[in-house]
Amino acid sequence: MQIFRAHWLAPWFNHPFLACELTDEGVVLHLKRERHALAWQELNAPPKLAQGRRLYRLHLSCAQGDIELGWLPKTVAEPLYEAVNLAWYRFQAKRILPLAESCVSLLEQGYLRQSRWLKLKKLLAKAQQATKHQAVIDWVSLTPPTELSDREAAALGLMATLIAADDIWREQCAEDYCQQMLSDYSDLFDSLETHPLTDAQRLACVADEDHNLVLAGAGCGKTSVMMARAAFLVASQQAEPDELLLLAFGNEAASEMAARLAQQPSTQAVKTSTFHALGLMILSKSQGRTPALSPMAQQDKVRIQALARWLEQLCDDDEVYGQQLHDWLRRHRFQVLPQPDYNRVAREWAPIVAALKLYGEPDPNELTPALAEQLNLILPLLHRYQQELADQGQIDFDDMIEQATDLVRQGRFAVPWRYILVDEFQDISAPRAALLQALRDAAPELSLFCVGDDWQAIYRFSGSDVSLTTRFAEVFGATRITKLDKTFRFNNQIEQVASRFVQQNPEQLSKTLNTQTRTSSPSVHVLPVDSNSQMDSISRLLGQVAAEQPEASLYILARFRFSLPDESQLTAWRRRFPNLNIAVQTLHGAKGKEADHVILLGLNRGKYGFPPEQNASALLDLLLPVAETFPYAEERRLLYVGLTRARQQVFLLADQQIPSVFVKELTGGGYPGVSKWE
Ligand SMILES: Nc1ncnc2c1ncn2[C@@H]1O[C@H](COP(=O)(O)OP(=O)(O)OP(=O)(O)O)[C@@H](O)[C@H]1O
Repeated sequence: MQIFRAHWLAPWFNHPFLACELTDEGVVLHLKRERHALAWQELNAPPKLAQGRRLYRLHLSCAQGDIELGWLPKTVAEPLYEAVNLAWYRFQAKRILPLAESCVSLLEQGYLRQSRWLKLKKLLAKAQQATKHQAVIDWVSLTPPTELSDREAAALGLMATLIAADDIWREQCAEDYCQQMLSDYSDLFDSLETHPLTDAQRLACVADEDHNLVLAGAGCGKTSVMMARAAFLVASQQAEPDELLLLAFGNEAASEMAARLAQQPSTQAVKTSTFHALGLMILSKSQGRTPALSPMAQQDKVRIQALARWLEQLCDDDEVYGQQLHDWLRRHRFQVLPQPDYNRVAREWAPIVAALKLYGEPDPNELTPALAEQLNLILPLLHRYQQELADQGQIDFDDMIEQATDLVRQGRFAVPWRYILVDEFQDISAPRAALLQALRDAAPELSLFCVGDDWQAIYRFSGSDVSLTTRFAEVFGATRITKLDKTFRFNNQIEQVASRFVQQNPEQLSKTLNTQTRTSSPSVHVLPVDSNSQMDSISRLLGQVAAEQPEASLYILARFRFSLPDESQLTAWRRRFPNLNIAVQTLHGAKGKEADHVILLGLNRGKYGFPPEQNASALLDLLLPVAETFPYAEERRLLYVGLTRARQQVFLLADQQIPSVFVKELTGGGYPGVSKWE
């Protein structure tokens, strides 16, 4: 063991320090009457060398205070300083190596998500805590000696960087990751779809925060992005195909996604599901048996029939109830039939029964006497409905989602996914969002990717809550929002009209959409019709389209199914214009679809106009979460959906005697892209 001695005159001047030696554990100081061992962990900084007039002093900074080793000749001071310095750095490097390795493996996981960042900070905080024998070290201002090995130097360097790192550093790391992925997988994004993906679409695919929200307008390629993200995650080996789950709301959308995934060998094994099928699967797996689903849940018709039957029974069994129902219908629905049209009432009240079950009774102070009366008539239906489920040992979809959420929360379902991708997120309801949150909490590495467009939220009446999209980060936590701002479906004329129209409601998130196709001629046309000759007007219009574009596709859309042309009318048109591709659909059913031209029927005033002027849903409005104050907010979004289904032209058919408020607004001068069709 090498001994470093102070100047021989030191004792004569009563200086206590005589010599020092270095061991693996630290420094041993030889003092006049004793020896004092100082462990490396007691030193909270590397040594400092100070020069006096002729001799040197070495300062050791300890948790208990500073120690000075004085009276050192230059020939002793310099090698002593270097030896202590190197040994101290080696000790610290060795000490933090396991921690540095844990940090590296967190960083190597990919995108530096908020959850990974917090884990990293937690690890570092632990390393920085002072303990009884361990001093707090200022890692950032260290200058490690060149004699350290690369590994030692890297560990110390990483420590200094991470301790100084702030949110800007984290964002830069996330950005670097994205840039790397965009460059490594550019071929994939070029070739995956029939068209190369745009820069914004690519970025949406690679960004990988704990929660990711892709906001886009209609026709911006949200479906393409869902497909490409799935392919990217598999190609970059961040997930096996069976660790991905793609969720949709309807069976049709889920099957379409499955069909598109099947086109790529790498994504063939990726699972798609509806929320309902997911709930069923969770219940079956965690309880070991398939729950019995009520036919009332599976078919609207069966539910309405049951509600109508119970209404009739209630009237038969309870004279007072029968009288009250009769009075209420006479006053509020002008029904003068000898007995109520139970089916019609059941159809109107079915969503209220569902909302009462989901959200409970409203605050009585908010009810007008008429609504309180209506509520009293509907509550017995809810009780019958619940009783029927209990008697049959069955559940409905709301029960299923709620029970599935509970099972996940209780840890009774092993979540097999690392990525869940949700389509049409704007349609989500609070219970489904709760299920997603439960899945995320049960699988800490799970990342959510939600694609949606708040402008297309049209299912509020059935419990969807668009504020789960507009306040996404507040609800879910750390979020990266990517915006897709280029639409490939419709031209600039349709875009201008549709975007302006939907943004009249200040509650909608503001967005700017660019269009791939541009034209200078107006593409949204209002076609005034007579109430008796609407079908003739459509025939004429089809003739005009067929003359200009014989193989065009056309969507005939309406607010209500009963306003659509019937099958025989459709068959006649198809015969007359065999090359046109004509389809009919309700506006709700047309979501996600596209055609060259759209013919939108029934933009009239009235109970069944567009917007429908009856307020059949006043009670439902009170029950649903988050009231909307802008008039006809949801109907406005529904018209936006209709306008944006068209690639080239939209024709709005309005009864010229009673045009709807929407038509009046569109033709009132504020929309240069709207023309009158002669
Ligand atoms: N990068 C692209 N280049 C060219 N065409 C594209 C691109 N991305 C998507 N498209 C096309 O744009 C059209 C709309 O795409 P998609 O249906 O995915 O949009 P969307 O955002 O889901 O629309 P919506 O919300 O209205 O249903 C499709 O015909 C699709 O092939």
